[in-house]
Amino acid sequence: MIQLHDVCKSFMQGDESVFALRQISLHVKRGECVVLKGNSGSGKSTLLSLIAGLAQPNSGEVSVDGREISKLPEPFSAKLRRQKIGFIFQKFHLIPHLTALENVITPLIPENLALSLLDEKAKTSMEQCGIAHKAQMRVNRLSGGEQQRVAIARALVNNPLLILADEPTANLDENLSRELIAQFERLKHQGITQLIATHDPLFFELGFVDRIIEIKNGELV
Ligand SMILES: Nc1ncnc2c1ncn2[C@@H]1O[C@H](COP(=O)(O)OP(=O)(O)OP(=O)(O)O)[C@@H](O)[C@H]1O
Repeated sequence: MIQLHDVCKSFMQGDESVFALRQISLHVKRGECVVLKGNSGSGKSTLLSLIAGLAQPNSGEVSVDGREISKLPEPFSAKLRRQKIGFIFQKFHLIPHLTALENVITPLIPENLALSLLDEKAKTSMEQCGIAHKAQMRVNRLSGGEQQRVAIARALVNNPLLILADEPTANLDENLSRELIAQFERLKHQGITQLIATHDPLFFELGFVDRIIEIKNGELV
């Protein structure tokens, strides 16, 4: 499902070019649940953004479901992302003045579906995430845990084959973190491939996680 070959990514910091990722090669099989652990600044978010096609590597190849997302022009990588990938961000990235339902609908808008179908898909996803009862609330009125559930419902609304999660428990207390982990377990049983970047020790001893890989200073160890 995910294939990276010799991927390097650097950023300009002032006059200096700094490597965030060095020669990363990685294969995640369909249906696998992989935890990517690493300290702050080790390169986790950069790696996820390359897999999602939100950034391009300086060298190397990144493929998702057999397509080289790193070489696709933006409209095509956006389409691949919309159709196959659900991204759960550390800081939710919800649109504050929209309702929970409207936020969940946003990834479906380019699909040109009938309004009733948009509504139905969003409500189904919200029910799965236990947040349907807050559908009409503006998200800036919701608690952190509720916002996270809206963000997950949005990530799942297009039935993605692949979930990428970036520090998904960073803004949750332990109970909500455990609820979220139960959600990842359900997704694993549904055969959805997951790559979860985290330094939260709650993820390091879970029975349904197939593999834990570690990144240090931009290198897999
Ligand atoms: N847009 C950018 N411009 C310059 N440097 C960047 C940029 N994005 C990331 N970096 C650098 O790349 C390195 C890896 O950052 P990244 O955000 O991938 O780490 P991380 O493991 O996700 O950290 P955290 O857990 O704190 O989110 C860091 O040194 C960071 O400063």
